[in-house]
Amino acid sequence: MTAPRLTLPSPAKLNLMLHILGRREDGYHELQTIFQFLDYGDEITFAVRDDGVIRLHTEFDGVPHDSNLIVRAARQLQEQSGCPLGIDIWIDKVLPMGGGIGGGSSNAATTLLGLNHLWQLGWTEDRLATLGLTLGADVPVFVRGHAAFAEGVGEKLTPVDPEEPWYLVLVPQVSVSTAEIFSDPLLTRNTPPIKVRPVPKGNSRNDCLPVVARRYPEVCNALNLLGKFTEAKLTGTGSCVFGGFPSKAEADKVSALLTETLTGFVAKGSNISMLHRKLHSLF
Ligand SMILES: C[C@](O)(CO)[C@H](O)COP(=O)(O)OP(=O)(O)OC[C@H]1O[C@@H](n2ccc(N)nc2=O)[C@H](O)[C@@H]1O
Ligand SMILES: Nc1ncnc2c1ncn2[C@@H]1O[C@H](COP(=O)(O)OP(=O)(O)OP(=O)(O)O)[C@@H](O)[C@H]1O
Repeated sequence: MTAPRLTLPSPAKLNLMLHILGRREDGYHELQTIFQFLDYGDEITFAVRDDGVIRLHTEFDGVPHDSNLIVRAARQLQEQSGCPLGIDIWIDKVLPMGGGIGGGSSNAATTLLGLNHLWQLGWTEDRLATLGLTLGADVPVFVRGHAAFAEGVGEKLTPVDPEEPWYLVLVPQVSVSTAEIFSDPLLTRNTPPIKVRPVPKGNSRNDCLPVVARRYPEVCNALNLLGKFTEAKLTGTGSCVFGGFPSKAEADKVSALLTETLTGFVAKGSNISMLHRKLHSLF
């Protein structure tokens, strides 16, 4: 008998603003950022195995099987829960890697929530988010599934409900290493913390932008192009650049001007992740 399969979405995120407040002793940076999800992402399919083996069947360019965040998330959960079951995994990957839209972190979170369900572990979101943080600073927000104002290294989350516009996301043909941007000596690391809640309008700056734009002319070009139509912003450490539009039709109109050298996609902003919407529909 073949095992039942479960397919779950693994959405992208945007950083609507990103301030860097300082650097901790372990090298990680204290941030203030607002995360919002996109109704756009990868799809991961899971099928339970009873022999304990964890296997990702889809190959990734440049990412060995055992280093993939999907496999690392599954192994950690198996080890910490003592679950004797295994899993076969396939992914339909559409999110660019090193794009600042959280693809790897989202894949890890979808794996944690999917396996918690399929292996019937009954772990709370708190416990899954704590495990997730050991895999990446962005994993907890994907585990929680609600748009959030984030502090610390991105793990102290307060749910927020910003507007949900249509976005055009431009994908420059470069992969930006997050570690490289955070180690640049010219990075602004002393932005004063915002103490007022909700975050007042006008705080939409991304402190990584000057460093990323100087190192990657492709990102600069994308910002200049999109900036002709709407406020153009960088997400995370890039490379992706995004801007909001009041309707899908208006975002599509600008998207139609893109060429092969600079591609992009149109997606709706969402304060509830499509992963959580799908999981709720299962119960
Ligand atoms: C910049 C953001 O994309 C904003 O959403 C995230 O904070 C990055 O999250 P992420 O990709 O999950 O990052 P991680 O995989 O945890 O870290 C990658 C590298 O970025 C640097 N890093 C990351 C997050 C952070 N708050 N401070 C850092 O200095 C560290 O050098 C780390 O080795
Ligand atoms: N399942 C995965 N999907 C994407 N990248 C992965 C995955 N597993 C491991 N990686 C590694 O993680 C790196 C960062 O990938 P990711 O797509 O999360 O970057 P990002 O969009 O810049 O993320 P963030 O916004 O969290 O910084 C990749 O370059 C790749 O080497």
